[in-house]
Amino acid sequence: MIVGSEQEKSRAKQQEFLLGKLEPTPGQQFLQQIIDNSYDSIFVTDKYGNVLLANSGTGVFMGYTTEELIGKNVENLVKKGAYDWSPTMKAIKTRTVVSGIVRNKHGIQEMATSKPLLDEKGEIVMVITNARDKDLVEEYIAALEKERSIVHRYKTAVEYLSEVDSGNKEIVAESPQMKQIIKTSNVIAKTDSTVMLIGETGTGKEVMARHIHRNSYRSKEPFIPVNCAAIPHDLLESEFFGYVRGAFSGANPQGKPGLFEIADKGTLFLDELAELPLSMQSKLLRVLESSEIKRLGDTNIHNINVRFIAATNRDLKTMINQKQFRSDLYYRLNVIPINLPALKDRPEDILAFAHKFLEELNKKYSLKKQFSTQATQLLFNYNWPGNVRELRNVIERLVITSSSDILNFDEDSLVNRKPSLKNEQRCQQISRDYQGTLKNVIKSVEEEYINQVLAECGGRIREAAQRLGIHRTMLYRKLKDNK
Ligand SMILES: Nc1ncnc2c1ncn2[C@@H]1O[C@H](COP(=O)(O)OP(=O)(O)OP(=O)(O)O)[C@@H](O)[C@H]1O
Repeated sequence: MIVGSEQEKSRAKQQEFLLGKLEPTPGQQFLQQIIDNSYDSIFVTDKYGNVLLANSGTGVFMGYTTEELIGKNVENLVKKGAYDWSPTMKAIKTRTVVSGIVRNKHGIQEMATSKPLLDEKGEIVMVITNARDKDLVEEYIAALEKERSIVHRYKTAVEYLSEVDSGNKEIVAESPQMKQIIKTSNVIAKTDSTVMLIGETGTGKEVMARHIHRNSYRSKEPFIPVNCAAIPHDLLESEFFGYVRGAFSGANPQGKPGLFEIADKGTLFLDELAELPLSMQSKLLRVLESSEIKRLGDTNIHNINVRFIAATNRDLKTMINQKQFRSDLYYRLNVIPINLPALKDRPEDILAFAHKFLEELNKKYSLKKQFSTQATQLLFNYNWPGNVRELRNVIERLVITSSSDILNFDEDSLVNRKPSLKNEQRCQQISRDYQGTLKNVIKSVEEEYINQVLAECGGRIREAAQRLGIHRTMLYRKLKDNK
């Protein structure tokens, strides 16, 4: 060995010590003590792969004592079958950090990393290798993956919920029917039974589902509302079950938890249940019965703990007779049926709602509007085919379009049917009724027309969508935007 600089001299001395030619100094003894007590296998070689230093963990793995290992060449150790390949030799050849799984003669595997240490000229001074039991590393990785998937699930739930109305609104229940429903719901809330909410559109089925969730032991977990009619049929399975990474082209590369998983430990609200196609109805039934789900492309089964609340405005019994709805799913979901009466059948609620909505709007727009006696009478007597949703929309329209503090209107204003006017009068009327940009005016007209058609169709979404010439998914979206 050509010894030049001071640095090289001290390195040579160190190697002599490591090869047992010199007595160890107290510092070197201290170093050996540290590495012997390390949980990992650690060893150091020179630039030829000769072992200079090793701890007891390395000895145990290779089947030698620590003393026997010193001076042995790692390539020879592989040839003798102590382990199957040498990351150290690869690190020497490539001059880079090399990691990989190594296996000893007993089949025990370790995750090893070899790092070459280079001097100022780029020459290898030594190679340091450490290794850890592969099962342990895999355990850590699995635990980390699990944590990641929980974080991902909550992230997806937060994203999902930020897109839907949080609906944390006070419930109006002045009528005896609604008071009784609230009482029953409070009892049901404490159980895990499946609830079926039945009622016309806009009667407050979602409001009631949220109320049940809020009063249940699941209230700190997610409430996930799903409008079954708003999901295109070809996406139903991936939306409900989720998928693993690489499940299909165009999918989120990380994979995605489905609605069942997002609602785990919480409540899944299946609105417009009747709109689920028969194929999805069977899959839903299976989940309800087994509490098990499998993401698309996954081989693993996950257990879920979800409370189901379903809602419909259609007559499911007739649908069963027409073979459009599975009777077994109906009986599985219809454990506790709650019928929400139409608004016209609970007149005490009409005025309570009207005042609540007026109060909210007065606050929002800093107004002080009140209903006239005649207006109150009209609201009370009208039959509200679109129920609470229609009442809310009508009041908002009347508040915004009226210039007086006393809201006075006739029945035509309620149904938003304007008496026919001559062109000139019509123009004056339009410029009085609408203000703002063309986009805003078009939106208001669209909203009014939708409400009118919906009212004329008795709140039946399918029929209204057909008359409007749009798909009911689109109508739902528009109604949601107008909320
Ligand atoms: N009891 C109630 N208290 C307060 N607000 C209510 C009540 N019932 C209904 N609403 C309001 O009426 C509107 C419609 O309610 P909701 O969406 O719950 O009806 P729905 O029956 O689920 O309608 P759809 O069948 O069309 O989905 C919402 O703006 C909601 O806040």
